[in-house]
Amino acid sequence: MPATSMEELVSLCKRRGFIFQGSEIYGGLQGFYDYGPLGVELKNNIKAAWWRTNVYERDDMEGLDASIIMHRMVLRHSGHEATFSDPMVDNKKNGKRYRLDHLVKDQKADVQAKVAELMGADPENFAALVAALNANSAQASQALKDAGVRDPFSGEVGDWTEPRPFNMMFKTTIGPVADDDSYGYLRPETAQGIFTNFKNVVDSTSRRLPFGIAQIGKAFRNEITPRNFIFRVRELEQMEIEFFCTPGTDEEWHEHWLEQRLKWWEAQGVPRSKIEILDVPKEDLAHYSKRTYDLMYDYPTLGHEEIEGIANRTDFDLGSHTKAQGELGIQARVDENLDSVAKLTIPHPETNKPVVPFVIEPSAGVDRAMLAVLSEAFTKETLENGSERIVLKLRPHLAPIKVAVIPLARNREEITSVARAIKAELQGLGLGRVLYEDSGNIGKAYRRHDEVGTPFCVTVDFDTVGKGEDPNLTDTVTVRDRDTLGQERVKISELSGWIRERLR
Ligand SMILES: Nc1ncnc2c1ncn2[C@@H]1O[C@H](COP(=O)(O)OP(=O)(O)OP(=O)(O)O)[C@@H](O)[C@H]1O
Repeated sequence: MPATSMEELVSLCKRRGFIFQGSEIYGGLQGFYDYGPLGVELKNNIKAAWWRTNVYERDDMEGLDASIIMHRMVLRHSGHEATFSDPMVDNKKNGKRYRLDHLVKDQKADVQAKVAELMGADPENFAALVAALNANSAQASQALKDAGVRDPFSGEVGDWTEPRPFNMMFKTTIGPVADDDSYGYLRPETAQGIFTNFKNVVDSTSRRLPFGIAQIGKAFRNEITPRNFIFRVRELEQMEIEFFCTPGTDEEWHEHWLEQRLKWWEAQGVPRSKIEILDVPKEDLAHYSKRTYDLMYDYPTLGHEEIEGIANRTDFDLGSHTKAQGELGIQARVDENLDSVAKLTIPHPETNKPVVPFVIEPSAGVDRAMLAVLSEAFTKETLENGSERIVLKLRPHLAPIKVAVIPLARNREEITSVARAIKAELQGLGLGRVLYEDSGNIGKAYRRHDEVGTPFCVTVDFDTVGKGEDPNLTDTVTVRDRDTLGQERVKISELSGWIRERLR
């Protein structure tokens, strides 16, 4: 059974070294997390699985790793300077600041209903209520106060300001002179690096439509209220594809990608039955989107929240970043661009005339993926002897440690030397991390490896080295299976093949 509460996951992650609070020894920095020894392995394995499926196993994809700090013109013409903002309100009593929709969502149902009534909005349609609050800021401030909206920090009814937009991009100065023009932004999504490199990739690979560019990397959003562990952070990582296709084929590709992405989540142990597909209502679509499917995973404690967005971005992005906009028959409504020096077109596959392609974008968060994968793998079992064990039933390709090799006696050279040789051999298979584990007694080692999801523990004992009771067991080891708890005696000479077959 998956995790039932976020607390269980937070506690496991800290206890076993998956995730730590960022800058913890100085009191922590809200919205920033550090990935520990096992967290970095799990994260790398998730990213590798995504890259394998979306780049290596397809013939219509290229990879990219663009820089994080971008020219301000990129984020101006992408629309982020003007629109990448969330409405916020302050409580004048204590100066606390909240994202408007989060504040209202966290209120009791009767308070929420009262806000809706005062705004003349439908209480059943949360998005419409938030839109009404945004559109009428003076009335909104009064409604929040009159409805008795409480400050989550103080628990008291707040003295709320009017909602106003807060741009979530991190700005930074570039170079030694901090004048008005020497600034750039930390990218709020990896996508823009793909659009600005479109021509470079096309020219250097000779790609024709349809094809995609995939990228995994950090993105930064100065979230007003970062919360729920790694679900909403200010420094995040994204796995994004921009799939370029001929206008008119976009809707078909959108469906294709929805299906592909659901399949991929399933292969990571996140079943379809736990993901709701939200066909985002027109009024909630981002400025660039014609249609978006949000994949809403059922997170413990949080309920259904977005794990991935799959958007039809039309020709908005390339149309916004291209020069000579007037000549290209761009369909999206774009602002004039007199700064770009590149024409972002590709030959139409049928007419050969230059066309600005449409874009389908599957965009998944690595941190949210990690939380979902951990949540699904988390299992509490009661064993036959009545004791409880926690086990992470991660898919083997995601497990941070693939095999732990345990010498039964850590100061008997004849045992440790065999264990070390086995570790070296298994490590050489290139399956991922193999750990030489001599940190404690065997029972504790098994418990620890259950909790971190190690699929197999290999134990080297006295029988292995011909000093046990059964001479038939010489040159064999015990392999313990994480999920079944079964133990099997395997010949050392056959161990690599045995492990490789099961971890493939
Ligand atoms: N602050 C964040 N922390 C962690 N992951 C995030 C964050 N913002 C976005 N993501 C991830 O990046 C993906 C694509 O970003 P997108 O802009 O579509 O998110 P969003 O719609 O702004 O998310 P939300 O509505 O939850 O703020 C999301 O599906 C999510 O997995």
